[in-house]
Amino acid sequence: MTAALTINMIDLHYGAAQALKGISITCQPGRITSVLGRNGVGKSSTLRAITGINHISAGDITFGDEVLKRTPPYKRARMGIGYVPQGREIFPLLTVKENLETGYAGLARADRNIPDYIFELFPVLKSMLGRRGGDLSGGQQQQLAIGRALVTRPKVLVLDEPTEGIQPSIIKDIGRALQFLRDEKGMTILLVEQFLDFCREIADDIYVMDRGEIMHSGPASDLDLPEVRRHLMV
Ligand SMILES: Nc1ncnc2c1ncn2[C@@H]1O[C@H](COP(=O)(O)OP(=O)(O)OP(=O)(O)O)[C@@H](O)[C@H]1O
Repeated sequence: MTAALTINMIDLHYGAAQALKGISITCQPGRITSVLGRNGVGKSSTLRAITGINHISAGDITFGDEVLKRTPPYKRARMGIGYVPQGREIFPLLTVKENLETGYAGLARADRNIPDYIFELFPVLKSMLGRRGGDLSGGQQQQLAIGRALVTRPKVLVLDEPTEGIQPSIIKDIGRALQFLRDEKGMTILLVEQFLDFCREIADDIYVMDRGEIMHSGPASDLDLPEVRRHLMV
């Protein structure tokens, strides 16, 4: 089976500093792949390489059968890469509805609607449609950021630390939502996290990153926990 997304031996530099060193990750279709690592190891840089925000200096990224050379971020979004950035980046002065509608930009006119299942996953968004994004709690903003990415009809959803600073009950809701997207919508999910227990609960495949390199990878059911914990310790 063709992988949904393949990251093959990528390097990424910020000036002279090398943030990623030969990273390879394969996201199989309809599975949740998780990249675990502590602060500053290169997780966000990996996602920004996938979304096209940062350029890679070696290697390649393939989406389905298509190599993403210098494809700009808006084209990658149109192709089906949905992105939930770290810190959520919702628009504080726009309403919840307007935030969701920003996802329409890359869609054909006929598809410019908010699928009902988004409100079934996150009912709070429906009840707060007219409220400003900036008035929502951190957890509600995270649900809004996921909802906005889903409006773009992604084939692959990439999320950067969606549990960061979020209360446990909403972390559970987000976990259930990601499992629903995988199991009922067949979505491919790439989840970057520091929170090992969350990943063990919902991920199928796990990669562990340390200082710009992949140190460990395999099925979530077969993790060498002491080794993984060692890489997650500061
Ligand atoms: N725009 C930038 N310019 C220069 N260096 C950067 C930039 N962004 C990240 N870095 C550096 O690249 C390395 C990897 O950062 P990155 O944000 O990808 O890590 P991370 O694992 O996502 O960490 P965090 O959880 O803190 O976001 C770090 O050393 C960081 O300081």
